[in-house]
Amino acid sequence: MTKTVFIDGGAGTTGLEIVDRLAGRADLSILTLPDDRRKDAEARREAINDADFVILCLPDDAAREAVSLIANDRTRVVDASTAHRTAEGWVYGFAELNPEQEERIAEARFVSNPGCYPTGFLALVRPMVRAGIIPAEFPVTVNAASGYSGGGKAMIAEYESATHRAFRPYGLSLAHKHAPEMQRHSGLSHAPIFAPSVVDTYRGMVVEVPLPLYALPGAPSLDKVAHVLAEAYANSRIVRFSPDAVAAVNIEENAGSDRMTLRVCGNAATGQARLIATLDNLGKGAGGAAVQNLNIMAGLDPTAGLVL
Ligand SMILES: NC(=O)C1=CN([C@@H]2O[C@H](COP(=O)(O)OP(=O)(O)OC[C@H]3O[C@@H](n4cnc5c(N)ncnc54)[C@H](OP(=O)(O)O)[C@@H]3O)[C@@H](O)[C@H]2O)C=CC1
Ligand SMILES: CC(=O)N[C@@H](CCC(=O)OP(=O)(O)O)C(=O)O
Repeated sequence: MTKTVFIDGGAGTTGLEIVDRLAGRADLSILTLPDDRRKDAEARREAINDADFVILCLPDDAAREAVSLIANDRTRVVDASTAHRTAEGWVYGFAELNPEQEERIAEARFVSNPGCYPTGFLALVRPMVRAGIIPAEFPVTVNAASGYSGGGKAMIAEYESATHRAFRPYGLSLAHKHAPEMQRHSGLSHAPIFAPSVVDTYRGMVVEVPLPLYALPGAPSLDKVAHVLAEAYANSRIVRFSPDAVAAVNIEENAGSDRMTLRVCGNAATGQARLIATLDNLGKGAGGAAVQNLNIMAGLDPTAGLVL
């Protein structure tokens, strides 16, 4: 029987991306609320309890409230918000994180989509920690730039008004909401120093982890680090390791797609590396990941509906 899906927050930035990816799918049927009832708690309660799957594209508090409206033991949830990414009882919805993660997602009732920046960070760092190249105690830094759609409707309105801000570092008090999930799911003992910025482009992001290889146990070579990443994602159609040498990386590289590209750059002579991920904050960073998780939970082709 066709499974039903309700997208709570379907009129928001992330919600609309998911609606687009699910449009025309014959293997799923989408429940929608009329525009004047999309924030009505009773209408949402009914849709949430009617659906086989609910995708939450809401602010954190509204996502917690939506979960509290579930009054059955059947509805399964993908939450795109930050509310449940380190919560008990929730499976972290990053299928490429560990070899067993896709299976855990397939069996889960409650799946939390990763944050957009953590998606890039964890893709680069988790295989390094797993392979023992980065010790859990190592002090890690992550620098990143995001398109302004990462801030949802409010930031889009701000950037599309007269205000023009080319490059804006933020999160300066080092208490960004993504730091806890970066620590938890990387296996590091400390949260990384996370230096995000927002730039004047709509979508896309660059996430970079600078690594002093000479300071790591055994001083691994650039080639060794590249090999670990290439192996980790050898079977993925979504996360791709690129061995090609590049002089620069464009934030738009994967904008408009659900792909993520990983690179290991640097200077072999000085033993310094720059691990770089490019992705779309609204693609693999949000909507694409939500649809991938839904596909996995529903036992469908994980890449169905994705832009690859
Ligand atoms: N933008 C991004 O790149 C990413 C976003 N996310 C997460 O996805 C979630 C949604 O973000 P985003 O799409 O950017 O945000 P938006 O502000 O663009 O959209 C949020 C939507 O939720 C609706 N909404 C708010 N409160 C309620 C409620 N109580 N009941 C029903 N609907 C409600 C809003 O309604 P209205 O239209 O009336 O304002 C809006 O349509 C957030 O948790 C965010 O952290 C995750 C990864 C990346
Ligand atoms: C540019 C910008 O403001 N980005 C947002 C992160 C995007 C987002 O909504 O984060 P989640 O993935 O946790 O939902 C921020 O830094 O808070």
